[in-house]
Amino acid sequence: MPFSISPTEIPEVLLITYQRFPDERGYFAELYKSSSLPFLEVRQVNMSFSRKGVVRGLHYQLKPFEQGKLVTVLQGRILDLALDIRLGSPTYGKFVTREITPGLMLWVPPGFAHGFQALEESTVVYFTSKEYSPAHERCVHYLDLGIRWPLDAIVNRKDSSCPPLSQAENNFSYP
Ligand SMILES: Cc1cn([C@H]2C[C@H](O)[C@@H](COP(=O)(O)OP(=O)(O)O[C@H]3O[C@@H](C)C(=O)[C@@H](O)[C@H]3O)O2)c(=O)[nH]c1=O
Repeated sequence: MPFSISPTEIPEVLLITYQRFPDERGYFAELYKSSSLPFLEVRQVNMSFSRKGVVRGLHYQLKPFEQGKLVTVLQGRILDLALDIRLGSPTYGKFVTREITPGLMLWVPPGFAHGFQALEESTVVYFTSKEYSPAHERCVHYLDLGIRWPLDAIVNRKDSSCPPLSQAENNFSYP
């Protein structure tokens, strides 16, 4: 099986491992395949590079431009975070964190805010279920809800001025 999929403590957030096929040339891996990961129809693929300590997030897009994100790193190591912002959800305001290294992926479904800290210089790639829509972009403060990051955080001005979840505009509901 090229992918193995396990639920996390928030069952809709999935930890996925993909298989590498090494040989004398290096290795080959499938990062996404619709028949193996049918919960995602890819509409956009993104890449970002972050220096050690950088925190990006916590970001989401409002409906109808809500994005699910399949997140991995090509190089480096990140602490990835998915925060449940679905009003009425039994895990509303709770979050999952996982260290993501090459070979691992986190599925952050629609209805979750997403962020990460680069634990070393990292190249992050993520596949999204809808396209970018700046008008629908919203964010939650990266230190809200008791969230703590392992390294001193390097954050841009936009992310420093995000509101707490309690004041963030949000049109998600559960189920
Ligand atoms: C997210 C995004 C940004 N951009 C542009 C806008 C801006 O000029 C520049 C940098 O954008 P940002 O500051 O929003 O980049 P960044 O802070 O890396 O935003 C990303 O953070 C992580 C945590 C996510 O979950 C992503 O969905 C996305 O929100 O790139 C696009 O053209 N397309 C996109 O899809």
